[in-house]
Amino acid sequence: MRPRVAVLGATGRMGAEAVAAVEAAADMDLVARLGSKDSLESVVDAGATHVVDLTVPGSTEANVRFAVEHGLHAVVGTTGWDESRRGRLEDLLARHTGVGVLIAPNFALGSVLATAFAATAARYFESAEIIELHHPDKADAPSGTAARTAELMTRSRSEAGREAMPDATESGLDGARGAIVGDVPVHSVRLRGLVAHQEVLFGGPGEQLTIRHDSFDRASFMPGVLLGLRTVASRPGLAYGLDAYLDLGA
Ligand SMILES: NC(=O)C1=CN([C@@H]2O[C@H](COP(=O)(O)OP(=O)(O)OC[C@H]3O[C@@H](n4cnc5c(N)ncnc54)[C@H](O)[C@@H]3O)[C@@H](O)[C@H]2O)C=CC1
Ligand SMILES: O=C(O)C1=N[C@H](C(=O)O)C[C@H](O)C1
Repeated sequence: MRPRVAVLGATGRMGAEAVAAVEAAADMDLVARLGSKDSLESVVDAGATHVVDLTVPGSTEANVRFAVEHGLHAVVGTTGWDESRRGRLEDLLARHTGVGVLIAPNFALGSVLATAFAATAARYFESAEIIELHHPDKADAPSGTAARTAELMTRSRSEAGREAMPDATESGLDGARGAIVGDVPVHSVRLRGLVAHQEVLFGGPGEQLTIRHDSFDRASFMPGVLLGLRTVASRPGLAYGLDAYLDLGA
């Protein structure tokens, strides 16, 4: 099926980039671009088969629900899809068989790989912490990518039977040790000039491993958005993470 794509959040930083990427792709058509004041009904009126959601955490769930209820496949980059939201979406998708939704915390291939490498490394090191660094216009912290990375690292640590990380801190200022996601401390930096960056630090006796990914430009996310659009209709149900559409080996 040749995707007929509606971009939600089309005037935002990511949405504008996605509009250009879809327009430049020879195998799909851009049929609607929506801002925050536009009615979702216009997506149906435009004959869309796919939506791309790049909006805000406060609206993404309602947008995706609308898409699924109207039989439209959805590729979602917006943050805020915690476990309870994903659970509600899976219940909805069970009633709309044939509809596919991809929620991708990060569309950049390098970031997806870095997260997979971090999940593997987490089995082998006593200590692990995440530093995510973004532009200061970002509305949420920690980043969706860091939350997903911490979730996978926590799972790996638990499967490997790792004990709590060593940390003798007894006193100090609130927040000094970051936000704890699963069992991984996450530190969020917001700095003018940055786009999207993440470092995962692993420590063991006498050694350190650092896994770092940098998106210097939002162009880095577009191959993943297009891959999602080309694949989602053939994968009914919910896929969480672009890795679901990639063959990352073991
Ligand atoms: N998965 C990924 O690879 C990436 C995800 N993101 C995430 O995507 C989201 C958007 O990021 P940015 O583009 O930087 O933000 P942004 O603030 O530049 O754009 C969001 C846009 O959505 C619009 N909007 C809000 N509610 C809407 C609605 N109901 N319908 C249509 N439009 C609506 C806003 O007016 C704004 O123009 C964030 O959650 C961000 O974390 C950002 C970069 C990469
Ligand atoms: O807001 C951003 O810019 C980004 N958001 C996503 C996140 O929260 O992980 C993906 C990427 O880091 C850029």
